[in-house]
Formats: sequence, structure tokens, C-alpha cells
Amino acid sequence: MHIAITGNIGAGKTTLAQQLAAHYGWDVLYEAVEGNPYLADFYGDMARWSFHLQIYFLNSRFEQVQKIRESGRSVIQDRTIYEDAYIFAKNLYDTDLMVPRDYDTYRSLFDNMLSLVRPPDLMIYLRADLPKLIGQIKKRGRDFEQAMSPAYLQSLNLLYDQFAEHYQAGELLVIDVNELDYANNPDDLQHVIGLIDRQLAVKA
Ligand SMILES: Nc1ncnc2c1ncn2[C@@H]1O[C@H](COP(=O)(O)OP(=O)(O)OP(=O)(O)O)[C@@H](O)[C@H]1O
Repeated sequence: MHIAITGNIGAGKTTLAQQLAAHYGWDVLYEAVEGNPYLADFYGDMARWSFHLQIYFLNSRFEQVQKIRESGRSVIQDRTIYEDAYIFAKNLYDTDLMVPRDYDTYRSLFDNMLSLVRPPDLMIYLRADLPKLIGQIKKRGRDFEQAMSPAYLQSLNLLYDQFAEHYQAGELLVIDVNELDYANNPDDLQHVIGLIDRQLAVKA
């Protein structure tokens, strides 16, 4: 089984992925933040580094998809390849932070890869409004994320909602996390697990 968690920056994907992995005994595949050679530079100058960063993420996410396919184990994935292309890269292009020829090259590469990508059995979308996202980004305190503009988060959020609305590749569970604190409150974690159990039971 392949479960994926999707959601904006600071939505709480990594924490939930860890908790679900512990609860269900699934393997976890995290996003490559440590050791990412472009991320800090990208936050300093998005136009300069957008193409480099997107190629880096696309490749690392494609590698994960191949690993999931080969492993034969139940895996939970922290963020998907769809988000890179349909949300992050698109947003950079829409806001003139990626030039058209780079975006075209990127999209053509993504479209070629897509034919080899199998969608997750269940996609969990963690939906959060700006105050929640900003609060969690502050709390986490990664230096290079602190100057991120609310407008950047907001345009990503709009694209996330559109993505979820049109997602047809497989099962989708939308969870509004604005009022949830599953990192610290066991009842909130139980609530989320209940929603997932219900969705998996419908699927089975
Ligand atoms: N395709 C992408 N383009 C630009 N930035 C990206 C892309 N994919 C990931 N990122 C950035 O890389 C970092 C990933 O951090 P991390 O794995 O902690 O996830 P996150 O999005 O902050 O999620 P969460 O808080 O929900 O776990 C974030 O700053 C995120 O915005």
C-alpha cells in the first residue's frame, strides 16, 4: 500500500507521516531538506534558483516513486511529485519566477516521467489556512523559511485547493487541520487515524 500526504509548507505532513508510520507500521519516505543543495539559496533568490531547485525535487521525488514500486512494502510518502509540478513549479511560472523556456523544459520532463508514476492508493490532503501555516513555520524556526512572504504561501494554498478539487488519479481524503494539534494532543491524532481507517475500510 502506498499512502501519500500532501499539503502546503508547514501544514504538518512530516509529523503526521511519522505518527502514522508508528501507528500502522508503515515505512516512511521523507522529503530531502537536509542536504538539499538549492533550498536555502532558492529562498534567498527564487528567480535565480527556481529551475535548479525544481529539477532537484523532481528527480528526488521520482527516485522515491521507483523505490516505493520496488519495495513491495506499505509506505507513507511525505509530499508527492504532483505537487512539485502542479503547485510549486506552476506557481513560480505564474509569478514570473521561472522563465517560460525553463518551465516548458521542466514540464516536458515531468510529463515524460508521469507515464511511469503510479498514483498512491490514498492521498491525504492536510488543509490549513495561512495563520496556521505561518505559526508552524515560525515554531519550526528554519532560518531560510522565516522571510517567506504570506503572498507566496497564499498562492500555493490556492493551487493546493485547485489540485485537490480536480485530483482524479486515486482516493483522496481531505483533512482540515486548522483546529487540530496531533503533534501534542493524542485525541486529535486518534481523530485523524479514525478518518483514515474509515477511508481505508471503504476502499477495502
Ligand atoms: N517543489 C518545490 N518547490 C519549492 N519548494 C519546495 C518544493 N518541494 C518542497 N519545497 C520546500 O522544501 C521544504 C520542505 O520542508 P518539509 O519537508 O519540512 O516540508 P513542509 O512543506 O514544510 O511540510 P510540513 O511542515 O507539512 O511537514 C519547504 O520549505 C518546502 O516549501
